[in-house]
Amino acid sequence: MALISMRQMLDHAAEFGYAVPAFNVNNLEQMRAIMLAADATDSPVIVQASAGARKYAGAPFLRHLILAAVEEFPHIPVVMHQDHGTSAAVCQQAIQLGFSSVMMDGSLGTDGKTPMDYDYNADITRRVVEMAHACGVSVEGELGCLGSLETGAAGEEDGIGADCILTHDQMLTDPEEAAQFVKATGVDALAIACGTSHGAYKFSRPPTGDILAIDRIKEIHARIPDTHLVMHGSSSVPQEWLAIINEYGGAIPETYGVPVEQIQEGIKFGVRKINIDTDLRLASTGAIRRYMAKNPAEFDPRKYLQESVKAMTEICKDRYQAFGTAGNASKIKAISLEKMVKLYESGKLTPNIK
Ligand SMILES: O=C(COP(=O)(O)O)[C@@H](O)[C@H](O)[C@H](O)COP(=O)(O)O
Repeated sequence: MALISMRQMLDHAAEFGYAVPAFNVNNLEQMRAIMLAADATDSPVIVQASAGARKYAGAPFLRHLILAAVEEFPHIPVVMHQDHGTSAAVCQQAIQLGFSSVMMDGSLGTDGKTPMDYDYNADITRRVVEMAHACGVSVEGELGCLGSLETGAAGEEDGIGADCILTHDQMLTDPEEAAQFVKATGVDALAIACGTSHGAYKFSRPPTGDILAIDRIKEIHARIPDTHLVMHGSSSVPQEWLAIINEYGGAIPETYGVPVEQIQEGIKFGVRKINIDTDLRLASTGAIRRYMAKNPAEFDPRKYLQESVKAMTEICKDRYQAFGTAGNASKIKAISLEKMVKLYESGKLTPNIK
């Protein structure tokens, strides 16, 4: 198999009614966990390099980690995706490095913090689509700003996210505007805002319809049925891992994430890519804290890092099963990026707007 475009993978997911979790990768342990779980469940993989990961590990290291995964697991289709590009230049550099998919997040300015207007977003996203599709590379855009419907805050994430209090309107993608945006830009996938936010502190109580607007997804999907919807900030914040972290010296206050059942509801209405990072961070931290507390004389990092790989692998397997991703890797026949260029040129991939 090979590195494939996100458009090809999500078209397959749409045809067969499943979604693909997009896990963030920052280091070897996350990469191995994602691939071991995919191998065990026959799941296609999206791995993404965030702005924070690019700062931490550097894009070339991330690229080679992902290429190593493709080499070791040749039977699993992999999308190498760049998360939250804040300028056309960031996306262009990722394409040059060999990423098969990029996100142009024009909902925020180049600082990754200032909410921008529709015209700016549509214009910069359209330019990135033109450049990326000429290389067969897929593009995810974002319309609306991620933020908590409870507080208007964008979340605790350090990299990308508005640093002001957002209005209710900014935090819920408008279906009409989504249709206009897709028509104007030609994006393959659209990240929408429906009440989720990055990080562990999403909701102060188990979310209900007033703070997690899954219904909004149905309205958007009805207008842009061919455009793959993306849910960012979709970690479920497993309560069992919070308990383990706190049992072994952590101090994480009460907090809730997006329930898996709510994501499954979204999948019925066009959600095809689900961004998950925090859950792997929590599982990894909990496993390492527990191992160190129980083995105070141990000093070989491979021992506790192996525990973190095991914990993250279980989370990945669980999401592959829950989102219907499992069982689909072996059904995908790779289409080269060169062939994707021809498909874009032929107009066959132009989205339908209702
Ligand atoms: O939606 C995301 C993760 O959601 P999550 O916090 O897991 O609910 C990603 O797109 C974020 O961009 C990513 O987690 C941010 O990572 P850093 O820039 O902090 O590495």
